[in-house]
Amino acid sequence: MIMDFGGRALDMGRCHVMGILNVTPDSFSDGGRFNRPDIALMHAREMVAQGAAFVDVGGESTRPGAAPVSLQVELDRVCPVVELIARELDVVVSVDTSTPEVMIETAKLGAGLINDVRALGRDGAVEAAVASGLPVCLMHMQGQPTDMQDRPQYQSVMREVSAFLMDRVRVVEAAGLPAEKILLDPGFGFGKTLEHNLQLLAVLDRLKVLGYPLFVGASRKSMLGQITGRDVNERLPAGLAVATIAALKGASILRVHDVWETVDAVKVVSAMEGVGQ
Ligand SMILES: Cn1cnc2c(O)nc(N)nc21
Repeated sequence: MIMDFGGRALDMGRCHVMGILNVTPDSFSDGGRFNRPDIALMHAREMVAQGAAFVDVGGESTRPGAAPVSLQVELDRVCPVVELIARELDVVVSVDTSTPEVMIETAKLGAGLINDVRALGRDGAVEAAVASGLPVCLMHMQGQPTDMQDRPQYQSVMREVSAFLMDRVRVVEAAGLPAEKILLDPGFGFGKTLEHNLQLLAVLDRLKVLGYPLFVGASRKSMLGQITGRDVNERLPAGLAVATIAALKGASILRVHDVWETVDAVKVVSAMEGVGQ
C-alpha cells in the first residue's frame, strides 16, 4: 500500500526506519543536543545517510513527567528545523506535535507526516490535520505525559487500545481525513506498565488487522531498561530485539535513535521474508 507523505511516496507494505530528532532541552535520551537548526540539520543528514526514510522533529518532550511548552516556544523550536531539513534533504519530515498551529505551519514548510501522541485530541487538531492534507499517525496514550505512568490500568490492554484507536479513526475520517492517510500506534510507554507493553508487543499483529499501517516506537524506553536492567544509553540490543519483533509482525515505521543498526535489523527480516519458500 503506497502512502503519499507530502509528495514522497513510500510503500507501507515495507518496514521503514524513522530517526528521532528532538529539538527540546529535556528529552529523556538526547535532550539539548540538537537545539540549533544547523546542528539539527547535521544530525538529520547523518540519519538519512544511515538509511532513515523519516526524521521525526519534536519540540515538546512527551516523556513521562514532561511539562507542556507554549505555542510560541514549540513553533520557534520546530519550524526552522522542519524548513531546513525539508529543503536540504530527501527525507520525509515527520512532526511530533499535538498542536494545531504547529501542524498547519510545518505542513506549509514541507513536513510530510503529522505524528501526534495525543491522536489529534487537542482542540482544533482534527481540523488542522485535515486542512494540512498530510498523513497522520494516531497513537494511544492513557492519561497525559504528566501523569500517565502513575497508575496505568486496563481490563484488556489490546482491546482498549484497539477500541480507542478505532474510535479516533472514526472521528478523523468523519472530519474528512481519508483512510489512506492514517497510521496507528499502540504507544509503548504511554500509560502502560511493563506487562501492558509486552502484551501489546506480543499481539501487535492483531492491531494490523484494523487495516492501517503500524507505527512503533520503543527505542531506549524504560520498558527496555525494566527487562534488561540497562541504563538509557545501553538499550540498543534490546531496542533491536523490539524492532525485529515489530518488523516481523508487520510494522511499517519504526521510530528509533539508532538508525543504521535498526536499518540492518530490518534488512535481515526483509531478506528472510523476500526469499522464495
Ligand atoms: C514522540 N514519540 C515518542 N514515542 C513515540 C511512540 O512510541 N510513537 C509515536 N508515534 N511517537 C512517539
